[in-house]
Amino acid sequence: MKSAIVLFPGINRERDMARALEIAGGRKPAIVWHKETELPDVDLVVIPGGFSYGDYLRCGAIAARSPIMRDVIARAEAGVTVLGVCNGFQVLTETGLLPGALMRNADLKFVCRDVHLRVETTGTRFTSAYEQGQVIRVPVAHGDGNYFADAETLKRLEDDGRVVFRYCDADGAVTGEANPNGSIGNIAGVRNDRGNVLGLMPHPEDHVEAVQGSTDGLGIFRSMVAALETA
Ligand SMILES: NC(=O)CC[C@H](N)C(=O)O
Repeated sequence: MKSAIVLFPGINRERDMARALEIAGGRKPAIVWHKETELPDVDLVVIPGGFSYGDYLRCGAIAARSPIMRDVIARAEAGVTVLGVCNGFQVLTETGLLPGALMRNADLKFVCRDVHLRVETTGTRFTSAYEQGQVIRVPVAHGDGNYFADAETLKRLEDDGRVVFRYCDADGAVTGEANPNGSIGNIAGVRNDRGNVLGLMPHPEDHVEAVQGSTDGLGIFRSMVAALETA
């Protein structure tokens, strides 16, 4: 699987992401600076987490207007797989590649801890390595993770099975207490209509090796490798 990680000033998770991609797929990703205008020929484009442009204006809003994003949008529209994690999810909503918005956490506090997620669908190129309803533990670290979509959009997302991950407790129950940021419907990750773009707030790339305390995040990377590895 050939992949590229897009890098903006203020991003800080690109190394974690590169390591996760290499562990799962055996190949180092290309790192592409945001001022570039063209991505290399890749199967996967990743926008990692961090604090692009210091979260000025709105998280991800300035990065979304970087030169490289024109090509990211073009690739996504051509069907190339795109993954956005945390700040990357915020960038994808700011470009319109994913619906909804990430607002300030409901309690107005930065949240940094492990959460549980329920895998809502295994029918995606990002989740085929998991089991339906599987509960995984991964970290979150964000101030603006409060997912919101208007009622019509939300209905479409739910009806079409586009909610890919939901915050839950250790037993898989979707409760208010298990929701770290106030996200509507406990939504932690959504995909686009076509199924080639996924955004999620938690950091699967930080739970891929035993030394990190869990390897629950590896399934996302294994799923992508299984879907995108070309002979
Ligand atoms: N870890 C991250 O990517 C954080 C995203 C963003 N800076 C926020 O605080 O919401």
